[in-house]
Amino acid sequence: MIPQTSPPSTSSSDTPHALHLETYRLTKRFGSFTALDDVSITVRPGTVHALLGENGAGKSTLVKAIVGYHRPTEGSVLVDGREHDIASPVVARDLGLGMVYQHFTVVPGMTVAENLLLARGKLPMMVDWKAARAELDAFMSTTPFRLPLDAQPGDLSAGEKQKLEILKQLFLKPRLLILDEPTSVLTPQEADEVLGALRDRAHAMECSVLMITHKFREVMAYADDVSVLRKGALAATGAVADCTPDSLAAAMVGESRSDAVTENKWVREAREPGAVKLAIDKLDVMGDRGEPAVRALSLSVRRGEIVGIAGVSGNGQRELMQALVGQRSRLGGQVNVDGEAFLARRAENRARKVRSLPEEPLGNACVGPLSVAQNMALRSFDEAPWASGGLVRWGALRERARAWIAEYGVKTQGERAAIRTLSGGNVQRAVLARELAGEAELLLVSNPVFGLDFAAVAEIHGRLIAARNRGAAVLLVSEDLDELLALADRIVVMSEGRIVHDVAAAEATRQSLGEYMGGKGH
Ligand SMILES: Nc1ncnc2c1ncn2[C@@H]1O[C@H](COP(=O)(O)OP(=O)(O)OP(=O)(O)O)[C@@H](O)[C@H]1O
Repeated sequence: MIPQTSPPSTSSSDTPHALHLETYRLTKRFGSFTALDDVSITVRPGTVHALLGENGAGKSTLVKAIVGYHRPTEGSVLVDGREHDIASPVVARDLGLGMVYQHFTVVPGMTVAENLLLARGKLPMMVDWKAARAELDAFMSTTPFRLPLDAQPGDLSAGEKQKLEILKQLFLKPRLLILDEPTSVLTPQEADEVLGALRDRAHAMECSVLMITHKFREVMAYADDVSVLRKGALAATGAVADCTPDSLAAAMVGESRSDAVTENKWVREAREPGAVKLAIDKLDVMGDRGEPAVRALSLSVRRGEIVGIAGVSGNGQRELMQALVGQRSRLGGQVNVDGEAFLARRAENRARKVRSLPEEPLGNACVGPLSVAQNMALRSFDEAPWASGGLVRWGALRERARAWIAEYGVKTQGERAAIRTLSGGNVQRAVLARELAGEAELLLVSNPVFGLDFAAVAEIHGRLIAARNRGAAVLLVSEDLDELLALADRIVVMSEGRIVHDVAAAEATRQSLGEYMGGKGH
């Protein structure tokens, strides 16, 4: 029997009460693998509780077990001190638990408004659109950020989709809001806005917040309590006031490894950029609804140079990258690689050594049900030495996959596991191993550390710098200014489909870039 509860009524208003959540000795096994091992944490009512851990530490598994997406193998979940059998996300929602997933769950083909209404999980027999619209407008006026209610999800950038995910849950007025890396695709200013708003809601006792994050700054600035998972087990839990970023890092990776992972292994070598590898000339690209998304954009990237594209999400960066990698048609203009026309065909990518790391790699660069080894082989399974006489040498490809898994530290139950069973950060590492192989000469990269823990961020940044040091040209789209300032040689700002600013990274500041991102230069 599932105990049914309704939110306790409050004496003064119908404001939902922040909820008290405990997990008691929660364990989750997948076959013989223990993803979550005997974890007990407490989220106090009206607090923001951060959940930290390396990629694959079990954070998503823990929150999915809390919201009924996974059935725990052992242990229990207590809501306001009472044990509940949360058999499905629907039960969780009825208890007042809302979850914002790392992967987008918006329904394509439905507008923002329809997606918000659908979040309630039940459709009325008749929709009174006028009343619904008024309700949505009123809701929007209380939210920390705005989205056009009539836009389709396909028109939204990753950052805007992330905001829609959060809005969907806020619309349901949850008593506990669980967020899986809510700020990964937000600008630092947007992240502050969102987290500030969530903390204020929590401290006003409207809801409690449990959030997975990889950013120590967010933990220190916005969380009251923190729990750290390591290899599925609870490594530390307590008040943020008693922690430092160093103590959190040590808890995440264990004392013995903490020095090794924070050490910076890659250094930018001083070098003059070489010949132009990628030349984009007056490129026009259409957005999903036929609007101009990239307008007469010209840009070149030289060998041995990282050119960063900054911009608020939704200003044409996504469409530009899709057009460059052949996932979106080009309306006008020219793209050359090594001085020759480039249409991103498979043979061209191979010959000119062009590789790409798209955002949301599980959806955009992988085939989810296929194994890690098969996904790692997608670029090369039909070429020598991996294929001969029409036969693919899967044994050799699996062996190479095992070597990459070790080299890139991909946490997987093996090269035969379906790639969709990996944690987000480990999918990213697996794709990176594939794309950096064979001495890539041009790398087209979008938000490469989306969802990665601090050790993985350092490693991937290091690998991009190493590629640049050995002469690769890198075009890097990022919504994270700190990432661009750390990696790029040159930074351009994109706004409304155009480049409005072009500056040597050494001369750029957060302030000046932010001004152009906000509309200066039009
Ligand atoms: N459905 C599943 N089947 C098999 N193994 C799984 C499944 N879901 C997760 N795992 C494994 O459990 C471990 C923990 O994964 P989880 O997604 O909880 O990590 P995480 O801490 O959220 O990582 P990240 O920061 O990368 O998102 C990983 O090794 C993962 O491969």
